[in-house]
Amino acid sequence: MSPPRSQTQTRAETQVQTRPAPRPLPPPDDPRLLEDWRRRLDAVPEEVRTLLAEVVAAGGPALADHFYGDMLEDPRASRYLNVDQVRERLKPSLQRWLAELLSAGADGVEALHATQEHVGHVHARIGIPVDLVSRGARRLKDDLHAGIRQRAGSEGLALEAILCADGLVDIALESMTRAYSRSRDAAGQVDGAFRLFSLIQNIGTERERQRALLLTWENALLYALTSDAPGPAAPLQLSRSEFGLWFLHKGMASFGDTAETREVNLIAARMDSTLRARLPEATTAAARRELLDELRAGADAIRSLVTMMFDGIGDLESGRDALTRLLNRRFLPTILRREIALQANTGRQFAVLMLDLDHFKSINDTHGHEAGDRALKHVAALLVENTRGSDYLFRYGGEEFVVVLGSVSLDDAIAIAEGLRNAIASSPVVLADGTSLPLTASIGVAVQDGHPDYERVLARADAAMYQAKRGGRDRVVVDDGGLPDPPGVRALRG
Ligand SMILES: Nc1nc2c(ncn2[C@@H]2O[C@H](COP(=O)(O)OP(=O)(O)OP(=O)(O)O)[C@@H](O)[C@H]2O)c(=O)[nH]1
Repeated sequence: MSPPRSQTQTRAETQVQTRPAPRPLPPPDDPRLLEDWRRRLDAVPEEVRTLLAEVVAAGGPALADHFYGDMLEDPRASRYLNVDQVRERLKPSLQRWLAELLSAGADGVEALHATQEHVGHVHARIGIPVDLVSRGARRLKDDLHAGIRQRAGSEGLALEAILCADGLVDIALESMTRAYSRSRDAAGQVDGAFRLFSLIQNIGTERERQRALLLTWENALLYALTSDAPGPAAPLQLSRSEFGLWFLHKGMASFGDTAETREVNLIAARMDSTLRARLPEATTAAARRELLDELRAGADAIRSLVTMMFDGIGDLESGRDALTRLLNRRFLPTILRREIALQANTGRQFAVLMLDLDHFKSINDTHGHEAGDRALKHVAALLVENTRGSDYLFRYGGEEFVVVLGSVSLDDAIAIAEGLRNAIASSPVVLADGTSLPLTASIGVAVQDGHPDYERVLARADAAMYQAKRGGRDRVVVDDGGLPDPPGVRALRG
């Protein structure tokens, strides 16, 4: 069992694969933002600071009402916000944030920046449209202006306070947007990798198919160039062949713009122009033979490059864990985001199972690492056998797995989790020497509760799994998010 998600663990702390720490996002690359922020806070005159604090203290609740009232009117926001959450958590936290933003000293910049970064990452995970956030900021500034005008004794002070408040809100927004963009870019890259992975699901078969299509083109060329009347060049061009079309429409989309894809395009274009230029002049068998040899050399080069490209994506990074062949955990955010959107659009609920093998260390210690590997493969096969084709199975860490069950009720999710627990407990792994080793697993279940952040449903499943461990292992525990137990569930709880 790896440490709970609230604790951090680095790869360096462990020799074999355990739950890897999330890849850290790069630090802010523009120190000018922090300097500017400090300078602005330093420059706020004491009189203005006091005025802004009064405006927020007196007008804060109305300001928060206005901000969220406006937000909730946008139908897109209903996906991210609900009335209770706004009343209980978001309004008070908006007021606190505003008070801190407008009253901090220059030494508070790092903390403010960290908050904005956090909010930016959360917004990105949730997928909040940026225009909703900027509109909120505009409303906030309008209300601040009104409050300032009302309380400031003079026009001059009001103007100064408005300029300060605007600058501070803008810079906070900038810091948040930077974090938002970085998160979205990183997620976009993984989504892209997943698309590639889905596109070329069966890499081995696709590679052989494309090699065969290239050969078909070569044979057609051979046939044409060894005949007495080869006909026009155009139909013989590689770009017109089935391989050429595949490469243009799917290969390029799958492999992306790399040195290899560029090289393939270059060679193919050169081959086609050679064919067009030389075929009409190749009136003798010898000339056509020479042309054929040149074109086949080009095809050989393309074949090697395409093989290399397929091999390049055939490794673990393409999406599957090398040992268990289950999905790599880096695609988990992509899948969870998609399931959250599906639930928002169709009402179909999904669930996450966090499954951790019990006392796995003792298998390695007693029977060796190979026996441990065999047990992991065995469990992965049981997971495949005992879930539906529409479910997603991830190797999450060393001896931890995550199952994402789409379109399930809480009862379905519990039944599937119980089925998995039972399958593992009743199917010992048989080692190379014939020894039969019993295995058990602790499983945490969480059904998505409508919260837009996928980290939350994962953390809930994780917490339930820890409860299953604490409760004695070999059991299923449900995180109900505080909901009353459906009939029959309590019996499963740890
Ligand atoms: N053979 C093998 N072992 C692994 C792999 N990844 C992680 N492990 C081992 O899994 C074990 C996990 O041990 P712990 O985290 O202490 O948990 P545990 O022994 O399963 O105990 P509980 O989870 O508390 O029931 C460690 O011994 C790791 O070395 C792997 O890929 N292959």
